[in-house]
Amino acid sequence: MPSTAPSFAPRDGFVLHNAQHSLITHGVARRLFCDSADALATQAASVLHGLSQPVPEHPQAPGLLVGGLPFRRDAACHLFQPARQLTQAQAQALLTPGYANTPAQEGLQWQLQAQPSRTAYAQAVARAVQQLHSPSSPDTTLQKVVLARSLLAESNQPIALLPLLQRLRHDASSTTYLLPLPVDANHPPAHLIGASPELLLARHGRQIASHPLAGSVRRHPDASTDAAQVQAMQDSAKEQHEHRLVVEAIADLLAPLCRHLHVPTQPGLHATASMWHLGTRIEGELREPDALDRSSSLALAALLHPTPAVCGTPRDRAYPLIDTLEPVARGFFTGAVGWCDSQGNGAWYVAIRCAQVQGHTARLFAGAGIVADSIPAQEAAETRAKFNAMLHSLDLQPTVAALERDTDL
Ligand SMILES: C=C(O[C@H]1C=CC=C(C(=O)O)[C@@H]1O)C(=O)O
Repeated sequence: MPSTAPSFAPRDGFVLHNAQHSLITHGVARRLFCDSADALATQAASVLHGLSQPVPEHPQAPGLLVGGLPFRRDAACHLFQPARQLTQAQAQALLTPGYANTPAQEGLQWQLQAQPSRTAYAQAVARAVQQLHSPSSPDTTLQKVVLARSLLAESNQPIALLPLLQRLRHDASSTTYLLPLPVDANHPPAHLIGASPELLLARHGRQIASHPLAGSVRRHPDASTDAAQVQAMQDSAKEQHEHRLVVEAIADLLAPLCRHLHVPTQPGLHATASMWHLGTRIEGELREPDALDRSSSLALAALLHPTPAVCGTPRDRAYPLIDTLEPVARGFFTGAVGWCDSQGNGAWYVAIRCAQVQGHTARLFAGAGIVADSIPAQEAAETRAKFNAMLHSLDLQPTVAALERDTDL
């Protein structure tokens, strides 16, 4: 690494890095406690006011908070004011595309287990499809639920975070992130690390934007097959329905807070290195940009989270079904990761395409939106394709390919 690279220990770091913006922080000046995303609806302003109190032991603490909202709205948020922030030049030096060809950590040997197995996941999808067909009153009819599965990868050595972050930068279409996670005493540090293609909410002054994704197909190496698959996704009533539910939910929540809200009637395409998605960029202008309680990026992210891109519609029906059908708790996977400054500006990304890394283990997660027309085997294949970003970064693809020939991954 050249001498311009700053000293940075990812163990204590927080990272959000994309083509437009780099935010890399170090250490914790102050924790900002909030019991739940629900509580943020009333507490966001007081959490943000905490930022203006000086922290004598950390004179370089920037006037912003960073952290994550867990998937469950009723679980504690993990927010903190960092001890210091790297300059843009330092942040760019650390994760510059020049390092994108970083080799994977050497000498790792892996054991892999699908939790649940591919077959069990497809069975859970089939049960969800049954629920989606069950009659109930129009207000409570389940229209969509997002079901996730995980791959538990155990290595013979502790997993290093920096090469992983640098390899995730291969995909310039996504936002690379590193979120330190709360852990019990005497446990090794844990982090959520990934490359999110999905903007939950960004706010700058009066302007806000959200870029929900839903509807997916794996990228194919053959250009004509790839184009045919993309066309099929765009033409699919099922994929369009799955997507529209997300856009409508976000637009309904943002509209009352906005003077203008632009919601395109048709989704566009969003490509990552391994997937195609239907995506809609929603843009608006806030009515009251100074009302930090309701319109800070933190309050707005907490309002939208979790969207039907990661939970379902209606949320109150989707949450319990996810609890019943998913054997592994999501924690901060499908939560939100981001930042907010004392003026309310900031950006929050949907915490997908990631792994929870702790010591020798990495738990990779992937989910898929299930609607009444979903075909279980296809949804299992979609989640398998969504693992690819993390599998590549961990250099696990050869191990997976070998295992896939004779096991149920
Ligand atoms: C839940 C995930 O993806 C979401 C984002 C984009 C497309 C999705 C879909 O087509 O189902 C999901 O809503 C995931 O990657 O784990």
